[in-house]
Amino acid sequence: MNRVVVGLSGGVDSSVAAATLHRQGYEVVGLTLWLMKGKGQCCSEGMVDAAFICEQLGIPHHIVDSRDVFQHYIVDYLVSGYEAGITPLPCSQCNRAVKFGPMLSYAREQLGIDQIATGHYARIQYEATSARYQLLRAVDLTKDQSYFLYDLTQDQLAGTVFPLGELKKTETRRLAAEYNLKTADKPESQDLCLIESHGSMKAFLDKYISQSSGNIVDVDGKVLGQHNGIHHYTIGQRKGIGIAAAQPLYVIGIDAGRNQVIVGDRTHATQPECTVGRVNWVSIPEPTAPIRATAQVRYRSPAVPVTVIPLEGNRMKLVFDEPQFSVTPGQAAVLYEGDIVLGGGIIERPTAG
Ligand SMILES: Nc1ncnc2c1ncn2[C@@H]1O[C@H](COP(=O)(O)OP(=O)(O)OP(=O)(O)O)[C@@H](O)[C@H]1O
Repeated sequence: MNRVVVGLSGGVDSSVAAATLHRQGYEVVGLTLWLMKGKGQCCSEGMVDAAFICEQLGIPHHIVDSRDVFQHYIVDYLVSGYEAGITPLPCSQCNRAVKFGPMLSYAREQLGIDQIATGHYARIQYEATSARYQLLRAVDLTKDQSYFLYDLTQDQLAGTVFPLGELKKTETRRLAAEYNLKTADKPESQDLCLIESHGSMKAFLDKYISQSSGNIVDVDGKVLGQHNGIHHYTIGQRKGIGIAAAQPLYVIGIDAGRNQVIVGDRTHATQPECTVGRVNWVSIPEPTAPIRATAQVRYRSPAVPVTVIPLEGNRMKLVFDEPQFSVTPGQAAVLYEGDIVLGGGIIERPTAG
């Protein structure tokens, strides 16, 4: 019998993923990672709900204490990034280093099972000509999570099943009701798990980073006002700057060294190109010459046409066909060819070169 370990968060998606595989005849083992230290109400509720689902399905449930791994890869990464004046995206790193890597190792080494499944909305297919696994967008584009999965390895893709990749979210909810799962009516998580648990990113960061006021300046260095901590700002931000001006002002730079927030008009917040570091080519071998693709520079922004120029040391330059607004250091730039995720990486500061 096929055996699979399903990552259970206690939410509706992973519950349906587990129930679907169970019904298909898989021998399913539930695995919940205990992620958050301290204020982890969502985690404790999640663990209980996941346990309930396993009870309902009559399958074993394992809980692995992953709080130190989460602290290192996510909490410390976020805090040091915001202190340095960037806006880190923790989710892709969480998927690679906190979820898929450790879950696969646990499945293989502790349980002798070589496949894991999650409730992510994305698809994986094997491409025989290149002998590579490819990552694809979900069928339900409104729920597509492929943007957060670009950093997975070939080994991780080979060992993963996404049972919801072909489903619309409405179908997932319908299945949850049909299977009578306790989580069927659980509300959607709207945000990053850390934001959900702390109320806001500001509240989370204020726990770790002390307030340190400084100047808000324009592109010529003229002081326009004061801020109470650079970590409260992100490139492209318009609301909450607190400075009256004839035209809308946007955050266009954050200078951690000078403890300054730099603001300008919309044209200053628009960029013709950017460099990207820590690149992972998830579905294709690393290109040796420029390629054309579409790029998504934020989770919810549209994929726009770019020329991709590979650089030494796992880096690349993206030249946008049309200059892009709010290209934010620390966020992921993810490349697509149609539905296929080619790869992605972390947007660098403009000066990095
Ligand atoms: N703490 C955890 N332990 C194990 N697997 C997890 C955990 N958190 C998330 N996952 C897995 O990652 C998938 C995507 O997680 P995400 O946080 O994006 O939640 P989601 O899309 O709201 O899904 P769900 O409805 O299952 O919570 C989940 O469906 C689940 O399979």
